[in-house]
Amino acid sequence: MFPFLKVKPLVFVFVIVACIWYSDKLFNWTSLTFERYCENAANPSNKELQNPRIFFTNRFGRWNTSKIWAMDTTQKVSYKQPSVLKGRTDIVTVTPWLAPIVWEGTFDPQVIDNIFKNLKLTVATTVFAVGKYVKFLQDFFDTAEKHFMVDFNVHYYVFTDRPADMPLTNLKPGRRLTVIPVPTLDRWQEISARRMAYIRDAIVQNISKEADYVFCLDVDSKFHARFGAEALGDLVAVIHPGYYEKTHRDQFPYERRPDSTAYIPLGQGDFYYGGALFGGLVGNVLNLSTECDVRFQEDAKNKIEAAWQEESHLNRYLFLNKPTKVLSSEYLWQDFKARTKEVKVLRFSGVIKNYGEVRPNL
Ligand SMILES: CC(=O)N[C@H]1[C@@H](OP(=O)(O)OP(=O)(O)OC[C@H]2O[C@@H](n3ccc(=O)[nH]c3=O)[C@H](O)[C@@H]2O)O[C@H](CO)[C@H](O)[C@@H]1O
Ligand SMILES: [Mn+2]
Repeated sequence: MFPFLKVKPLVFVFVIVACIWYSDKLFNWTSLTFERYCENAANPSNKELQNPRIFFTNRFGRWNTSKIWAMDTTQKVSYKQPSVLKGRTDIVTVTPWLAPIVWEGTFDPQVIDNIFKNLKLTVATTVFAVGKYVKFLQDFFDTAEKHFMVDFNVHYYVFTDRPADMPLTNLKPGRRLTVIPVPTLDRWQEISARRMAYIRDAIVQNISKEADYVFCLDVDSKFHARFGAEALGDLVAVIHPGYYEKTHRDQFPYERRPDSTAYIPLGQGDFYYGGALFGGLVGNVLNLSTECDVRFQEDAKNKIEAAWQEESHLNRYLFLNKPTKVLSSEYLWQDFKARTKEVKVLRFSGVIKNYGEVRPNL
């Protein structure tokens, strides 16, 4: 009698767990929302485009934000006391919708690392090297291994038409690289813009199954200093270094023709975001890349190409779907541009390139 009572609850729990596990195997219910979206991705309705969905995969932990801010109490960490009165005053550190703008001096790397490093997050990183752009891979990887998401699991996805010309890269433990073959195209504009479709497909096929966050980066670039977990956020965009000093939004190179689906009218817009870097939770980047590609295709049908290709579509998307974290121009500089006094640390920068030499067309 006594031992039977003790065993019964255990059997009960076991049966429940087995039922959940088996029903998931049968019906795949933990990824149902995600699957349903993918079916419609090729032809989403307007309603679907205007109401972005939250995705679930079968890794529930991703959405548990309370976990994100937990300190790792197994490690002693002493750091400067935070203040609500004293901080940098030469720059703006928050958007009007209360997203942080990340500058040197607005975060403490020690605190950030203590919070994020025990979460065992995986950050997928996409980079395209089509045609002669393969030559940028060596410096990109050498510097990324020194500065980009150090001590995190990083899975690089390299999209290239020249896998044989890829440099041999020594990756640190916890870091992996997958090559995805893509066709050669004869217009740089198209290579740049089609990235959105390849990013979408890679998220559906691979990234969603293994990563928490994804960053999409330009290859003609180098890392120069820490680019770490302070850059992680639900939806992350970067201020284009060419336009943050111009304060009037009417001077931003948004797409201004109403015929394009990337259109932003004069008098509207927040910032001008760079196409060379965006990221966030995998589901959010899936939404972003899907919508930007749908709009790029719609424009193509109407024989119109937005002023700055996918960068224009990205800017429209981010005007309507506000980023939850904005990276300052420290996170996207251009080597030809003289340093400004606000940028105390240069973290990621586009190299000077000979356009005639590397691009298939001018
Ligand atoms: C600093 C910045 O925000 N740069 C953006 C800007 O010009 P960029 O001059 O930075 O564009 P780009 O020539 O670097 O092209 C963008 C990316 O496409 C890939 N690529 C391009 C051409 C090619 O032949 N092979 C190849 O692999 C490569 O990964 C490259 O980094 O505008 C582009 C769209 O018009 C993109 O939005 C870029 O991200
Ligand atoms: Mn570039």
